[in-house]
Amino acid sequence: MTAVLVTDTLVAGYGEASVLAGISLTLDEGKTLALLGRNGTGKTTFVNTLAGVTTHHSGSIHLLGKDVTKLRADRRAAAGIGWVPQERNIFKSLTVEENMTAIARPGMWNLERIYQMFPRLKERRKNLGNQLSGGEQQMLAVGRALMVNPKLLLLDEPTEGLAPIIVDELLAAIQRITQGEGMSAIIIEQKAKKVLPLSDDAVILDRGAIVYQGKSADLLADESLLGQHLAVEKAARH
Ligand SMILES: Nc1ncnc2c1ncn2[C@@H]1O[C@H](COP(=O)(O)OP(=O)(O)OP(=O)(O)O)[C@@H](O)[C@H]1O
Repeated sequence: MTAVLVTDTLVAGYGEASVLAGISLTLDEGKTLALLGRNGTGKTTFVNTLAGVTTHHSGSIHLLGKDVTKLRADRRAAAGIGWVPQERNIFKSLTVEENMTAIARPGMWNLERIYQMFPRLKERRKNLGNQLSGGEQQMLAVGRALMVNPKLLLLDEPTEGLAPIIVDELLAAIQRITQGEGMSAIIIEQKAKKVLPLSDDAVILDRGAIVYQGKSADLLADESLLGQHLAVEKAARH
């Protein structure tokens, strides 16, 4: 199998401070990785390092065999890294459609396919970015990243702050994009039990280092491991 992403002993952070303490992982093409861990363990820093917006200290990043470690963020996007940051960064004064066409690159993902995936975006295509609900903004952020036709999609807590029904709608769409269409992806998510069923591999970070690496299905079945490393959401009691 071809690896879409290989990081080797990656150390990075902000200025002189290192947050990542040597991350080595491989993601095969077409697979989805759930990136888990408690608050402040370095998940966002890892994804931001892949996107090229932190300070690189040592180690390497290869995307489909190409060394992208030293590339600037815009060059990484062009090389195939599609990034949906935690802040979403929607252009507020552009319409939904303009947000997506502004940065489009040719490939299988175009407006028509994204509207199929997110019918809500089609309904809202003439609305401005600042007229959207949180869930619609997140769908737009995912749609916009897909318009670049990336090789690897990075999703930083896509469901954060969304109503439960919207969380399910968004995760179902993400599953159609990844497992359905074969997009390789890394998803940061607080709700382990929501993301593990729709991912292949799982990594848990603690203090900038990998403390678990394995199959999502195995982690999902291991309550004690989940409890040890993650704030596991309890079943609702009535
Ligand atoms: N811009 C920054 N400058 C300096 N340190 C930062 C910056 N952003 C994050 N950090 C530090 O890096 C460490 C890891 O933070 P990071 O946001 O990567 O964790 P996380 O696992 O994504 O947590 P969360 O779930 O809260 O987003 C924390 O100690 C944090 O204080």
